[in-house]
Amino acid sequence: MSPLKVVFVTGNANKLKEVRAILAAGEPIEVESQSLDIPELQGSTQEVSREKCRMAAEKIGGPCITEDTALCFKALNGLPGVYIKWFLKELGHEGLNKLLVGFDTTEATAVCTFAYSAGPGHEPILFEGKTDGHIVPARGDGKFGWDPVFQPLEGGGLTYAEMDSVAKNKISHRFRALDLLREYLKDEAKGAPSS
Ligand SMILES: O=P(O)(O)OP(=O)(O)OP(=O)(O)OC[C@H]1O[C@@H](n2cnc3c(O)ncnc32)[C@H](O)[C@@H]1O
Ligand SMILES: [Mg+2]
Repeated sequence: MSPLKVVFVTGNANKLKEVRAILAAGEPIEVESQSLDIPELQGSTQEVSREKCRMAAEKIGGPCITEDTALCFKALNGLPGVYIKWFLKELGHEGLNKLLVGFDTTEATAVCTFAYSAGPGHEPILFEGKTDGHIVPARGDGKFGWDPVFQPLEGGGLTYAEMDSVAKNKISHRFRALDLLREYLKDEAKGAPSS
């Protein structure tokens, strides 16, 4: 049987690298990529994800997956959430920590939402993964976004940036969401008529 394939539409090379690594393990799923920056509307993680995937499927004219990552601070009732990209860009790691000065909790949840559309006109289906942790002063290499300031509860006291990629990919928000997507794609493939 030929391996399952998906087209991942993202402008983020680090996401693509993690997705490829996670989906290569177990029953492998091949990931083709289209590097397009799809506009993101404002709204809940679900609304942003659905609309982005709809637009991506229209743009490439076929089935695809997209992904949205949110970082939700408990003290701020879930903000910055899906707007973390812009907060990180303007405030940096130190500024993200400063946002929490004066609050009594540094708890935060990393939320990953994958959306799959079977093609233009098909309603996207969402797969969500969450990892709980704390916002801490930056530690570790700063190659990927807010990794240095997020210390997951299950990381043995390390930030995402201090963990090696194998360790991060075992407990990450992205891994958890991809686990659900993988099951869905496998079931779909079983149900599909053989070509
Ligand atoms: O094209 P897309 O897939 O949208 O890629 P993006 O970089 O715009 O990504 P998002 O819109 O989902 O914004 C999420 C922000 O969080 C960052 N990010 C995403 N996943 C991360 C992770 O696992 N660790 C650290 N930072 C992450 C990412 O670099 C962005 O700044
Ligand atoms: Mg984006």
